[in-house]
Formats: sequence, structure tokens, C-alpha cells
Amino acid sequence: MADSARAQKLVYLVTGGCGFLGEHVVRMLLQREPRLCELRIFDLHLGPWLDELKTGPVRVTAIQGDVTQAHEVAAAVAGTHVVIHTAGLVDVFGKASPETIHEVNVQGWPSVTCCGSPWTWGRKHMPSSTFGMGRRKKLQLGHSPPPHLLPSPGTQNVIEACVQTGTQFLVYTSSMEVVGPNVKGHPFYRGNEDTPYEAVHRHPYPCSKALAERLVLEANGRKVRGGLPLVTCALRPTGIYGEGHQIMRDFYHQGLRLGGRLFRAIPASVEHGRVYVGNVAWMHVLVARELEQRAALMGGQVYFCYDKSPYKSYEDFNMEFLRPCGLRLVGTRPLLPYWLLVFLAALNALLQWLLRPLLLYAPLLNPYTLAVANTTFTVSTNKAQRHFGYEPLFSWEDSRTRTIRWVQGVESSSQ
Ligand SMILES: NC(=O)C1=CN([C@@H]2O[C@H](COP(=O)(O)OP(=O)(O)OC[C@H]3O[C@@H](n4cnc5c(N)ncnc54)[C@H](O)[C@@H]3O)[C@@H](O)[C@H]2O)C=CC1
Ligand SMILES: CC(C)CCC[C@@H](C)[C@H]1CC[C@H]2[C@@H]3[C@H](O)CC4=CC(=O)CC[C@]4(C)[C@H]3CC[C@]12C
Repeated sequence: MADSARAQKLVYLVTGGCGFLGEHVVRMLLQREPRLCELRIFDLHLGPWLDELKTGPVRVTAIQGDVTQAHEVAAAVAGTHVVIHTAGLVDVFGKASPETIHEVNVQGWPSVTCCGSPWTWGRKHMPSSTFGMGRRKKLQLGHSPPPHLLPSPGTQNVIEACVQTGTQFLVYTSSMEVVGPNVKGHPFYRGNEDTPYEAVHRHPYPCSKALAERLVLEANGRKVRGGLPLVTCALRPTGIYGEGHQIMRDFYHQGLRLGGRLFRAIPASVEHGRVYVGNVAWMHVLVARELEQRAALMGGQVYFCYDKSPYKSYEDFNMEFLRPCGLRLVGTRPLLPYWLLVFLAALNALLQWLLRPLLLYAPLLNPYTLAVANTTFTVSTNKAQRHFGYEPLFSWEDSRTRTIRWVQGVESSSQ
């Protein structure tokens, strides 16, 4: 590496750096950001694989911490140039309470009802939101509590830490879920960042991501310590797949238990947007790199994460990896009628509620996951290419091969 590049000595922080996406972002930064001199990895749970990174030329600092603790976040952020905030509670199965999801993903404001939904978490109510646009001024998510009333946790902590310690660049991992699918099951077909879509959420996870994204975008332009403006932007991956994808692993094991078969539940015509984890990581690295030079263009913007992965139903897409590992998908049409799936999903939700005092019952199928899996949501955009020159680093063939290899590794390691 050229001395001049190294001389710039950039310090990066990746929150959630030990998660599925976070680990790929960390590895990508080490491979593809020549100006890096220190990489801080902040996570609730640190992985043993971090040790192998500590022998390279970049100083790797692992920090066990909790984003809901303002002082821990501030200590980790102090002295960094760029923060990539991927940490989050990704829970659509009802494992965590709505309050916990909100606290980790957004801020410590336990009494917020999200996005015009009847999903009441507490006393306050927020009106409906309109999403599907790239510009901050169009966001209509209702009124935030006044800042002096905000306790600190979650994404709010990360923003405040940047402001207080003088870190100028913040990249936030948002989600397609910020847009949809909405509770009405409207399809979003080949949409882009400007496609109008009625984003109405009921579930705590998309609500929390939508609120957090708004906080991040609204923070763009705030003066950080030293007087420079904070530059923020948000990346919205669709369903991420690739090495380390827990749900893929679960489907694989379920298929093995069922004698090498999975049973089609969702019509093949329902398309679901997917993106390879390596390309999502690459987009994060590129955004972080370009934010300084293109602050006026990129600050306060949202970008869908996309690549050349084909548009398919959730199950058909998974079979691209599971078929070469010996599984087959039974049925060209769903085996169970949709009304029965709706009934089973509702039954699961009821059982979860009844059993809660005794045990955690969190199956894959619930009314929310059924609605998401059963609604077409695909993106088609080139905004990232136009704004910061993004091209997928991994072709579809490459992404597929890497994922298959990983699933096959899961198989051999579990034997
Ligand atoms: N998995 C997916 O398909 C998609 C994920 N995303 C977003 O990408 C981000 C990363 O998601 P994944 O890697 O899939 O999830 P993950 O669960 O594998 O990673 C999240 C990481 O955040 C850490 N974390 C959780 N709570 C924390 C806390 N209080 N303090 C510090 N660290 C904490 C976890 O320990 C974990 O390592 C999340 O923000 C998620 O909302 C967005 C779109 C799709
Ligand atoms: C037979 C069942 C009906 C099939 C259930 C599949 C579901 C578990 C998954 C279908 C769609 C997934 C979600 C989607 O990819 C979008 C997501 C974005 C995120 O930010 C987090 C994860 C997720 C909500 C993802 C979760 C699993 C599905 C609901």
C-alpha cells in the first residue's frame, strides 16, 4: 500500500460488527479501504474470529458494548472519522419485546406507536408515513418527542456521539422494510427510491427501522464538535443472503429433517428482492469512502442496496442454494391453501402469547412473516451507481457459488 494512502490514517467504527452483515463490512473494509489505519468493532457479543484480524497492518480494536449505553457509544466513537452503524435487533419472530426492539434500534422512547399503526406500544401516537422517496423533506413520520425528553439509547446514541465527539460521517444500515411491504399487502414492483408507496407499518421491527432512518437523515447537516456539518446517509438492503445467513441455515436444517424436502408455501409468482451480503458490504464501504467528496449530493440520502440477483419468490430463491445441497421444493403451487396459512400464522401468534409466561415460542410462520413473504417487493434502481459509482463487486454466479459453498460447509460441520 502506498505510504501516502496510509498517511491519511482513517479511523472507522462498525457497530454490530460481529453480526451477519457487520462481519462482511469489517472484512470488506480491511480488504478495500487502503486509507484505514484503525478499525473499531463494536458489538454486544464479540466473535472469536476477530483475533485473526489483529495480525494485519490495520489496528483492529474490538469493543464489547451496548448501543443503548450512551457512554459506551461515545467512548467508541471518539476520534473516529466514519461510523458505519449496522447494529440492530433484527427480530420479526417475536423473540424480543417491541420496547426492546425500539430501544436498541431507535431511541429510549418506550411510549411510541409507530407509523399510523394500531400496534400500540404505549401512550403516544404517530401519524401515517409516506415513504418511497429519497429526499429528507418528504419524510412524514409524525412528530418526535422533544429532544430534551429523549432518553439516549439506540441509534440516537450513535448520532449524539458523532455530534459530541466531532465525527463527521455516519452511514446507517436501514432496510427495505422501512418502505414495505405495507400492512395492506400492496406490491412494490421494481420500485426505486422515488417510487411512491404507502408505507404503513404495524410490526415493531419495520417501525423501529423507519424511525431510526428518519433520525439519521434528519441529523444530516447538524454541526459536530469543531463546527463541521454531520454528513449522513442510509442504505436499505432488501433481504440479504450469503455466508452466515441464519434463516437459510434454518431452512436447510428443516429440509434435512423432512427427508430432503421443503414444501412450497408461497406462490412462485410473488417476487421478493434479495441482495448478496458481499455486495451490501461493498456498498457500505463505497458510501463511507465517497461521503466526504460528495457530501452535498449524498448527505441525507437513502439508497436501496441492489445487485444482479434474480427476482424470484422467497422459496424459489432459497432453492438456488439449497437444491445443489440436495434439497428439493415439493409442489409447483402452494401445498396449503392461503386461508389455512393465515389461520396457522394466527394460531402461532396466539400460542406465542399464551406460552410467553412459560417459554419462548417463536416459529418462522407468523402473520407478519407470512405477509412479507406473500407480497411482491422488488427494487430496480441505479441511484447508487449514479451518486457514487456503485457496481456490484460480486456477480450473481459468484454470489450463488459462495453461498452454496457456505451451506455445504454448514452441512459438513454439523455432521
Ligand atoms: N438480514 C437482513 O436481511 C437485513 C438486515 N438489515 C439490517 O442490517 C443490520 C444488520 O443485520 P444482520 O447482520 O442481519 O443482523 P445480526 O443480528 O446478524 O447483526 C446485528 C448485530 O448487532 C448486534 N447488536 C444487537 N443489539 C446490540 C446492542 N444493543 N449493542 C451493540 N450491538 C448490538 C448483534 O450482537 C449483532 O452482532 C441491521 O440493522 C438490520 O436491521 C437490513 C435489511 C435486511
Ligand atoms: C413459509 C413461510 C411463510 C416463509 C417465511 C419466510 C420468512 C421467515 C422470511 C420471508 C421474507 C423475510 C424478510 C425479508 O427478507 C425482509 C427482511 C428485511 C430485514 O431488514 C430483516 C429481515 C427481513 C424482515 C426478512 C425476515 C425473514 C422473512 C420474513
